[in-house]
Amino acid sequence: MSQQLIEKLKGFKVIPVIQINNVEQAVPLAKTLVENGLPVAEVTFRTEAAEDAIRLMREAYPSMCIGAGTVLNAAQVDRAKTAGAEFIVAPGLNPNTVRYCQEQDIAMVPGVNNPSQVEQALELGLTFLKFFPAEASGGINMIKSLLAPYVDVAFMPTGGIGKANVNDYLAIDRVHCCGGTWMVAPALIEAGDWDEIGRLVREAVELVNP
Ligand SMILES: O=C(O)C(=O)C[C@H](O)[C@H](O)COP(=O)(O)O
Repeated sequence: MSQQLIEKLKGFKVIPVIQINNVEQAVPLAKTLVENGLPVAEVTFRTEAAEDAIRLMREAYPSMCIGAGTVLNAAQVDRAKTAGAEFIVAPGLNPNTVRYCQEQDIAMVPGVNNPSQVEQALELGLTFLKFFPAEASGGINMIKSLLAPYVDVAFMPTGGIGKANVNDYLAIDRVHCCGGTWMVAPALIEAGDWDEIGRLVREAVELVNP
């Protein structure tokens, strides 16, 4: 991942992890994020709407930082890149998918949660990694333990992060940003509750930028 993109993600500090079920929710959600100070999204390929959602968000907000999450194979990499994603995120580390992203010259942030996976990632030339599932894998203590020996590694913790603990993670050196769904819960998106999402986004931005 380019240092420029890493710096961009660091600047946001919080990356909304989004599950979109209906493509018509994409642009209103992007509008809500942009207008409330968080022009970034990781749109997960957990749903069939993800590809078109990324495309519509990119068309409506060309400068928004949009990534694709839950990308598990080369075909999904192609679909995400074609739709306009500028980075790829995965729950785990699949060397084949990582190598394919490198061949396609698109940034890839695989998920890891133990030393062997970190060393696999280093072997693949990656140093910016998703720590997932963060809380279930030992949380703050685990991520500090992983950062100690691997002095070139930085993390984006995701999984069980919310208002109560996000700043605990961000306080750790080499934790660049955190992923989370708390401000973009699928139920709120499904309900089209853009006011509540906007409030939660503003609250999150203020929380991590005291
Ligand atoms: O689907 C993926 O690729 C994932 O990595 C899973 C999501 O990032 C986590 O489920 C977010 O966890 P919460 O913020 O606790 O809801």
